[in-house]
Amino acid sequence: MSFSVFINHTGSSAINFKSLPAQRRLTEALCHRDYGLSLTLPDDRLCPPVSLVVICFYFYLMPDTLEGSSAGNLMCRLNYILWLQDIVISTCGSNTIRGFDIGTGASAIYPLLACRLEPTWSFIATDIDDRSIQSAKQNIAQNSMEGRIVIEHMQADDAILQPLHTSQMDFDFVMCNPPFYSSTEDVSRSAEFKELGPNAICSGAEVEMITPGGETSFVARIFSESLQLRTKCRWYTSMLGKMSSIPDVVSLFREHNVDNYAITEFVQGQTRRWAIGWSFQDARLSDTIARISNPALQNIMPSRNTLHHSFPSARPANTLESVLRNVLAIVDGLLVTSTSATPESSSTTMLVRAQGNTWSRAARRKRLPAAVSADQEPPVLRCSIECCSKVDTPCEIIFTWLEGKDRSVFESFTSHVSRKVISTLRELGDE
Ligand SMILES: C[S@@+](CC[C@H](N)C(=O)[O-])C[C@H]1O[C@@H](n2cnc3c(N)ncnc32)[C@H](O)[C@@H]1O
Repeated sequence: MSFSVFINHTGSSAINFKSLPAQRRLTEALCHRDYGLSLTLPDDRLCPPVSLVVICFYFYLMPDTLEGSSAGNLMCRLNYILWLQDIVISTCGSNTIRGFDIGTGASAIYPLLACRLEPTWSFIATDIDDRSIQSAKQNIAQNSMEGRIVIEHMQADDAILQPLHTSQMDFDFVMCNPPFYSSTEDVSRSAEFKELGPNAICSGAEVEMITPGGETSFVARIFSESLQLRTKCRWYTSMLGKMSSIPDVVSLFREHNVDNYAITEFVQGQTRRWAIGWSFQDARLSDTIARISNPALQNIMPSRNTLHHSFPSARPANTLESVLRNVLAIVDGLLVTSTSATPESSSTTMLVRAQGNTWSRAARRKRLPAAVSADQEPPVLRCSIECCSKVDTPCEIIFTWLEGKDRSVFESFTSHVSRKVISTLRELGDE
């Protein structure tokens, strides 16, 4: 890429970031250096916005030199893959992971990066653009990934999730970086266009940036197809380029009673993106994966899956823990499958599984049998329970919902156990 490097007024070597070929060559070089990927990025298609990150990185941190770039240069793309890794680790039992990248583009950057990082992942990747398909296939071949990434050529009016409809196999996740805009006017109104100038954003083809109705309509199509496919895929996700699109998508979830969803934010330099995910399965995500603290989005965040019940008068966690164990032991049909302790943190985690709700007042009135049968039936509730005591803070029990269809079952369980713990502590004269 030597042709893109020039000597600036201070006498140091620098890159001309206004040159699109220079951005492409730099992206190719960084992908090669940091991820061992050999990419060829065509001049008439979008360059994965590693360039935006690199521009920020070099302008603000190392304006004069190309030396010393960190391994994090593909952050914009990498952040999405890291979020998916977290989802996969916490909700997928198997090692062999199947992903589906909608609109993979000329680089096929997501499946290539993900397969490089995760040796047991494989992908189906689609696009509707001949030129991108051709280039994506070349990039996949250049990296000898043909056995793990299969490209399917779609038409604009095909079902977006067509490969899921036809595949015999189930998928672990769907991912997508959709065209964000609804028209060329929408592109020119965008903050990024204004900030970076027309060259930075208009280097790609219309098909990459514009879709009827913009990203909200695109994701709404994916959502509506997912309503038919449901558990054929564990997690449906998409990136969003505009924060204002998130409430529209969440209102679709609410309309269709989909409460198992997640919102996250990727911030890299001046570039900000969001991703949203939803699932029809019972595995629940931790709040650190499913929620963000952005104040503008609090009223549309999914409900918390971690609930803290604190016990005002401080006491050692081991007292609380032994009371908790006794309480759990007398709840019909509970299986406390494992416990683990971390010596340095003085906290203990218990994993609890309930095949039926035996603790609610209604269940106790009806004296429902404790259905502790085998693992074949999905549990009504799986959660982890941790007792915590820290200096100067009240002891607390932290319940984390791991699996279940019905939030009210989780919440009634946490209330029941907490009430019983309080009454036992009172009997012991401890509360
Ligand atoms: C913003 S680009 C993303 C490209 C690439 N995934 C990336 O992140 O660099 C959107 C891509 O979606 C493709 N696309 C648009 N409509 C599509 C559809 N109905 N099905 C599949 N791909 C589509 C476009 O051709 C384009 O390659």
